[in-house]
Amino acid sequence: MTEIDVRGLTKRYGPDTVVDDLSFRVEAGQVTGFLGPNGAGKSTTLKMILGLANPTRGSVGIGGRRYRELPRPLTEVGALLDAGAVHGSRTTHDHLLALAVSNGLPRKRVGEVLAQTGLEGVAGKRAGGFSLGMRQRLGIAAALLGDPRVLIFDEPVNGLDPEGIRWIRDFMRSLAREGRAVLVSSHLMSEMAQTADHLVVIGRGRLIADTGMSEFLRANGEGTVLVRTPEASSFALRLTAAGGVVRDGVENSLVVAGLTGEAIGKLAAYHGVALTELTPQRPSLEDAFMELTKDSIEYQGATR
Ligand SMILES: Nc1ncnc2c1ncn2[C@@H]1O[C@H](COP(=O)(O)OP(=O)(O)OP(=O)(O)O)[C@@H](O)[C@H]1O
Repeated sequence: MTEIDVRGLTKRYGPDTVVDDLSFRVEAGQVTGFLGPNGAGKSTTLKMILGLANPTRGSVGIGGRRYRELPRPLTEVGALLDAGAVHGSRTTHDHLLALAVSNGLPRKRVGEVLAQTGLEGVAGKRAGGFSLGMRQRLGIAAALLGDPRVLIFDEPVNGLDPEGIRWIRDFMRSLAREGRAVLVSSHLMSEMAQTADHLVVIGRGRLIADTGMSEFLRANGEGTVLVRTPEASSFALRLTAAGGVVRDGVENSLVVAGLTGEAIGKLAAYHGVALTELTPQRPSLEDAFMELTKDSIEYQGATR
């Protein structure tokens, strides 16, 4: 079931089009990874989904309605955008209680979300002294207060330690298992590979890929094989005849796609060709992502 329906979404800031005719859907019962390099327009898109920024064009439906038409938004969609934005002076419990009361949600939800996010032990503590990981949990507790069917997380693992990352990852998966639609943004492919069922990739505000995670892994996880032989040019013809796609690699090597190392080894043995190297090469998912988005990186070579 489609929970978020983004159609032709466009956002201009002055002369800059930061989100450009973007359309995709987020389904229930899945974690959808929203992936793109820094500055691709992810946060702007999430803000438009949540009614925090006005689209220049296009529309977003949440369960068939616009955010602003939702009578009780927190019961439909919960979001974690900026975990830093928590009042430091209130206790964890009071922060959540204030949110619940001002949104007409039952008080008992406070205890429930504290338990769900493992924060019962710090219910009486002020959030001001919390680590980033604890503030993330508090942000997630707040997002869950209305027991929404849709959850949106903007770069939730940024800056977290490995334990915090694992917790958030498992938690998102468990929310999807409960049948909720989970949309999570990231600029790290490796992070998504472990969390998402579906991938929406954008670059410079435009849709680059909208695909199942396993499809993406199948298409991009299959590597090439590096082959070295003194008879490179004649063996290249045999490889091509056997269905391989061959290109020249560095230092007289051949880079072969479409054939396994085993098949190449057998082919060489059959034709009595001596191989001096036969190395399967698996591109990392990060490489696949870089390849996919390389035309849309704003500042080539800039490290962030
Ligand atoms: N209020 C604004 N006014 C002008 N430009 C903006 C505004 N908000 C965002 N932008 C620009 O829009 C582009 C997309 O920003 P956005 O934050 O949506 O990207 P992102 O994919 O979330 O990247 P990051 O991970 O770096 O936050 C950037 O070039 C940014 O400078």
